[in-house]
Amino acid sequence: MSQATQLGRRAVRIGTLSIGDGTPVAVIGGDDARWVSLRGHHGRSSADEVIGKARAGWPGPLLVEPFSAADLGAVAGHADGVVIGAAWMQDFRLVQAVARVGLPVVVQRGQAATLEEWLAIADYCAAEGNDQVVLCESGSRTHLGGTTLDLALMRAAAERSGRPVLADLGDDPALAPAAVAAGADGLLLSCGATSEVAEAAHEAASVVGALVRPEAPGSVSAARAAIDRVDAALATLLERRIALAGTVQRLKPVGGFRGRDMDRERRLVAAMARRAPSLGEARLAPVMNAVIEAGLRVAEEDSRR
Ligand SMILES: C=C(O[C@@H]1C=C(C(=O)O)C=C[C@H]1O)C(=O)O
Repeated sequence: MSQATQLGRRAVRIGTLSIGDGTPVAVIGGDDARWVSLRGHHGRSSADEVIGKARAGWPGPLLVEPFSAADLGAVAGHADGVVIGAAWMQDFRLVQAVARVGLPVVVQRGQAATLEEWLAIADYCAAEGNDQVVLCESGSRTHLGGTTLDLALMRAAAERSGRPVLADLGDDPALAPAAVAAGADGLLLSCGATSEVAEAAHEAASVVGALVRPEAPGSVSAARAAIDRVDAALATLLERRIALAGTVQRLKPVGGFRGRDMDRERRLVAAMARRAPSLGEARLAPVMNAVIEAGLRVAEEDSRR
């Protein structure tokens, strides 16, 4: 997605969390926001009790998936957003009632819903005067059993609607990097996701996000947070580079500082300068010299072990 397309999109605020519009990839069910579902116990759990408990344990942005319109009073009082669950997507009366609460709405795609049907629900909310809509791809039933996420559909929904999109990963973070690369503005984890799952989603949001999506921070703290994500990606790549350079030292007839190949170093700096034109070869050369020498030192230390 081009930066212009992304910045032209309608960001949605859920409590203190902003989704879309040049903001970092949010992890909902992780560090950025939490959600609870009132579908447990077939809707027999008390909305006030479940939401009250969630609120007591989490001061940040909180979303609630209602079981029915009867829950919306409790939701309105304590939540920052409402999730229309995939199984409820075409319950038009519920959708209408949810939109009228006035909180931001996350619309999960029904398991068999087409793009048109999904986008129509967002328009339905807008027709009720609530344009704060986020679309969440929650997967289709397929021959694989369970549900299979359709990241192309998620991307098409973002492009067609201009609305922020989420990928519903449940308890499996394996597709988190792919979802971020496909343009997800946020990752939705299951309500009870473990801290390991949340950490893996957060890592993908930071590292892959830094590589593939432009951000438009508007404050010093937001710009510093964006720099921290770029540094996370840089550190990941540096660690990988050190390992690969070490492999070359072991395989070359003469490795380490004695086998240094300045011609190869000049060529790689020139190639990098094409991707880093603001630095250019002259400024990049000392940076890469430091990186290469650090790698050679690590390789020499390793060879002595
Ligand atoms: C890895 C090599 O050994 C040295 C380290 C380099 C690097 O870290 O990129 C490049 C050239 C050599 O001076 C190599 O010869 O390719």
